[in-house]
Amino acid sequence: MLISQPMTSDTAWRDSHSDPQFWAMLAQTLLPPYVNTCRWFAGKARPQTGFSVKTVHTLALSDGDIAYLLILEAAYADGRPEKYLLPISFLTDHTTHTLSFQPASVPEKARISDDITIGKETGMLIDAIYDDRFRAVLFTAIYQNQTMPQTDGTLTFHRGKGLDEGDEQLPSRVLPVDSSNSAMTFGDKYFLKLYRKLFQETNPEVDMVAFLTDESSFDHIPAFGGSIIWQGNDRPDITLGMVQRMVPNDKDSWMQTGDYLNDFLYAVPQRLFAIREDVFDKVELLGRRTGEMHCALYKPSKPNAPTDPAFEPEPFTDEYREFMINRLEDLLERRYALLIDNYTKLDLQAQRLAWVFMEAKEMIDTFIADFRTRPLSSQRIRIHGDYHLGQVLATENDFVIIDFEGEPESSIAERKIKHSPLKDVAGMIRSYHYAVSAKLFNSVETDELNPDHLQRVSDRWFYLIRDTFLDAYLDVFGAPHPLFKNNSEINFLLLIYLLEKAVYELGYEISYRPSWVKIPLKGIIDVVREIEKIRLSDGEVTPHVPMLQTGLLQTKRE
Ligand SMILES: Nc1ncnc2c1ncn2[C@@H]1O[C@H](COP(=O)(O)OP(=O)(O)O)[C@@H](O)[C@H]1O
Ligand SMILES: O=P(O)(O)O[C@H]1O[C@H](CO)[C@@H](O[C@H]2O[C@H](CO)[C@@H](O)[C@H](O)[C@H]2O)[C@H](O)[C@H]1O
Repeated sequence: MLISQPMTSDTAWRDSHSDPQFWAMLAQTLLPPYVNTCRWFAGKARPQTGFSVKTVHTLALSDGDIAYLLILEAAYADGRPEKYLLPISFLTDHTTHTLSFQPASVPEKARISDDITIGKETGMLIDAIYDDRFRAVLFTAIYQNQTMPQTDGTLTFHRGKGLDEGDEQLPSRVLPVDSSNSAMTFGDKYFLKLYRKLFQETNPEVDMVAFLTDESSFDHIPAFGGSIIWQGNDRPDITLGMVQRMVPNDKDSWMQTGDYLNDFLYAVPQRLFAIREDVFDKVELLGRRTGEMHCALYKPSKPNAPTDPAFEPEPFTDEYREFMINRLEDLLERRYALLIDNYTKLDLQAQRLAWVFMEAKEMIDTFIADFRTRPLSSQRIRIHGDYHLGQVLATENDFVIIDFEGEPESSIAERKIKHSPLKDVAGMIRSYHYAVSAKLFNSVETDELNPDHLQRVSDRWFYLIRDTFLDAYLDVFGAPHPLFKNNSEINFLLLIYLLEKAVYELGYEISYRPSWVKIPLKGIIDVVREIEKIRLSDGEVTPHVPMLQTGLLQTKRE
């Protein structure tokens, strides 16, 4: 089924819209090999049974040519099919002279076919994001709030508050970001993200960014510039893209933390433990900004702002508790199975940690079951949902938070569920743990060092940074606060979300970076030790489990 072969079609490009044979042929020949090379295609590791073009939208380009916006379905031997957005354009000798770029400059990864005959013309079939005529149509349509009726529904372009007057025609380019969607910039002032994997709903990122821009004064996100929506009958709107202000930045916080760790690393072989003061300042600032983001999501700070039920705080209901318990149990089940299947591929240290994790199964199960009945009066709100250092851009003196799409593995309905904001906090804490572990255990400077010594140094760095972040975060709210009832609830919830995140990461690493598996495993073991601490303080003594080494959240707020 998945074959690549030359393709010709008798139907002219501009009439291809209504030629089902053309799309069927494309889906069977050129698209499978092409899509499988695309970073945004999440189905590479699944057994595929074929692609089909489900919908074809037509977009008129400024020079009279057209581009198509395809909704492509990928089907698999097991599990549900997925839908992807693929814009395409056809560059021929006929169109070349109208282009402001040379077809030869189109990057390899954009080329679906270098040599295809459609109608009587031969040319290049490309992903249209690399065609500046296509990018211009998208931006102009957003700028002018256009609607474009299609055979199947309507494409609606919505302009947000973040677009300035006089910016309608800006030069554009594709950004070389390696991520699960596609990014373009207009005049290096606006950032347009085209979503690739589509869901039958409004993307949570648009809700979140529009809400924060329109209803709060939190300005550490790029302002909302608009969205591209596909409206249809009897189904929710589907988000195809979003514009935000472009944030001038050198790097994200993952890279910035990596730089700090490079400085730290040089002293380690000399048995010196040195963290620069400005590292603590930055971590504190990020803790504060994270707290401010959650305050804005908890309660818009603008007076007389209307209350949107999608953002209203909620208590820990039985329904939510069941959802979380099922999610954790399901994640754990799948991770145990993955570990067993891949055990022999793990290095010795990872195997040892995997054993500790598996042996702690009963304790973890009891801890999770406790979620069902433990009294909790803290509240839940909409959160970022996939919060880690890579989602925070470092500007000259501050931070800007991006990518509010939620966790890539979850459905859209799941991504819109309200959680304690401690879920985001747990995400960032895990990320600091990742940063130090990845750096210390993968550097030539520390190659020769004793692993136990390295582990102690890495733990020390992590605990200091974690507590700095957490202290600064909680200080934003003051006590008591409806989101954080008391210290014992903070402790419990943070552990639940740390466990959830580390278990999720375990699957991610086994699939993508097997040599990093020990990082989330170590994170899980740390949580297990904390759980044991709670049990000991509850009077249940289990002597064979090691005591905690850390002072996570020692009664700071009670
Ligand atoms: N508003 C912005 N301004 C500047 N760069 C941005 C902006 N938003 C995202 N980026 C850059 O694009 C990359 C991908 O964006 P992200 O929202 O994380 O996309 P994805 O959903 O594909 O992961 C980011 O890591 C960052 O480098
Ligand atoms: O692509 P996304 O940003 O949506 O997130 C996925 O990939 C992340 C890796 O790029 C992964 O994050 C994990 O690794 C990070 C370091 O590379 C680390 O900072 C994070 O803490 C850790 O979770 C993320 O889990 C995954 O959803």
